[in-house]
Formats: sequence, C-alpha cells, structure tokens
Amino acid sequence: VPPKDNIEYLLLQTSYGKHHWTPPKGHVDPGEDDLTTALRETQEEAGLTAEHLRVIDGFVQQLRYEVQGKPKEVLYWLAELRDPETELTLSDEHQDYRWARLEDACSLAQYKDMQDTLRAAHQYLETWKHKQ
Ligand SMILES: Nc1nc2c(ncn2[C@@H]2O[C@H](COP(=O)(O)OP(=O)(O)OP(=O)(O)OP(=O)(O)OC[C@H]3O[C@@H](n4cnc5c(=O)[nH]c(N)nc54)[C@H](O)[C@@H]3O)[C@@H](O)[C@H]2O)c(=O)[nH]1
Repeated sequence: VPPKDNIEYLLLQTSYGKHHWTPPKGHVDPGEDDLTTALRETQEEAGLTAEHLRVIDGFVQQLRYEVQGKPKEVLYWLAELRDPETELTLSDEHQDYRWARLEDACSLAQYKDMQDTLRAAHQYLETWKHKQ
C-alpha cells in the first residue's frame, strides 16, 4: 500500500565547496529560456531527460540570494518522474543524491528560502493531486 504522503523530492549534494544539497539547477546559457535551462541541467546533473519527466503546470518559485557578494536568482519548477524506478546518473559536480520526503528534504536543504520553496511545492502538490 503506498504511503499516504509518498511525495519525494530529488536533492543533489555538490562534490565541491560546502557539499550543500539542492535540486538540479544551473546557469542559463546564452539564448536559452529558463525552463529549457532547468531541463538541460536536470539531464546534465541527474541523467533525467524531458521524456522521463512530466512538468507540473502552474508552479514556479523564485529564490534570490547572494553568492560572493553578487546577486543570484534561481527559478524552480516542479516535475514528476514518470517512472519512479528510473536510475539516476550524476555528473562530476555532485557526489550523492537523495529522494527525500518533505521533512528530510528540508533538513538536507539547510537554507530557509529553499525550505520555504519545498513546503510551498508540497502544498501545491497536495491540491494538484486531488484534481488529477
Ligand atoms: N571547485 C569549486 N567549483 C565550484 C564552486 N562553486 C561553483 N563551482 C563550479 O560551478 C559549477 C556550477 O555550475 P552550475 O551547475 O551551472 O551552477 P549552480 O547549480 O548554480 O551551482 P553553484 O554551486 O555555483 O551555486 P549554488 O548552489 O547557488 O551555491 C552557491 C552558494 O550559495 C549557497 N546556496 C546554495 N543554494 C542556496 C539556496 O537555496 N538558498 C540560499 N540562500 N543559499 C544557497 C551555497 O551555500 C553556496 O555557497 C560547478 O560545476 C563547479 O564547477 C566551488 O566552491 N568550488
């Protein structure tokens, strides 16, 4: 029987710096739109292609923080992994990954803004699931 709360979030741990955990993301290439960047980075960092995923309509969350004194903006979308058995392939940028339930994901993602984003995503998915 599937658990009542069976939503898990993918987090990747960097192999450099503070070894922090975040969902797949990265810098926008010239001429690229933001969602294309998100899908490309998810493929490069986790080995999951657009065909593996179902992007969920209506949710996008913006984070703004500073990295080495420079402002940084990150946009996060939500996508469902169509086949939960799909194997991941990490790049050299990451050393580990977890599929984590909300509270475990919030513990790994130590930043308040990331935790708020995960909680907002979870709330959105709870409503979204009932509409399917
Ligand atoms: N050797 C080495 N190489 C690095 C380093 N650094 C980068 N490289 C290279 O750059 C490439 C990455 O290219 P992409 O994949 O395209 O970019 P991103 O995915 O954007 O990755 P980043 O790591 O640049 O950016 P963030 O995750 O944003 O971390 C930056 C800082 O922000 C903090 N921070 C993180 N998340 C949150 C949050 O949610 N909320 C808040 N408030 N703060 C947060 C965190 O504590 C950190 O100190 C790698 O391949 C490396 O070659 C480094 O230190 N050493």
